[in-house]
Amino acid sequence: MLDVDMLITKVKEARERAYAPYSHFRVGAALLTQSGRIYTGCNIENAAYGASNCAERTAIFKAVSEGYSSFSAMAIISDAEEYIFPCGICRQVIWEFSHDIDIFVCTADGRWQRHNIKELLPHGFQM
Ligand SMILES: O=c1ccn([C@H]2C[C@H](O)[C@@H](CO)O2)c(=O)[nH]1
Repeated sequence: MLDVDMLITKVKEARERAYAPYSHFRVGAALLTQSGRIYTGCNIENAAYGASNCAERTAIFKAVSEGYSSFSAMAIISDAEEYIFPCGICRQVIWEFSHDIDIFVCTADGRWQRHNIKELLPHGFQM
């Protein structure tokens, strides 16, 4: 079910759609649902900086709003040569929907590493 190459193709496409006129830091995310669909997301910035949204949350909110809330993997990429890891808020949002999702962090030149949300967010908050 998990096709890492496909996820990485999709995450690169998503990065192209980033709206980042303020930071000029483009981010893409590609989210694999347990049913095999891929939802993509990009960062969407705003002149009121706090209204900006990260790529990861864009992908998750798209999927959940379409009725898909069980996930098995997410890929994240930017234009940087370093691996990009999700911010703290995105980790908590990921955790809300999956306590066992693999996160493929990518570099702009195509390297990737697999991590798990359990490792990136130990003791995530839940009520
Ligand atoms: O994991 C991350 C980290 C940052 N950003 C975005 C937010 C902002 O638009 C830009 C610079 O922080 O990158 C993401 O989309 N995902």
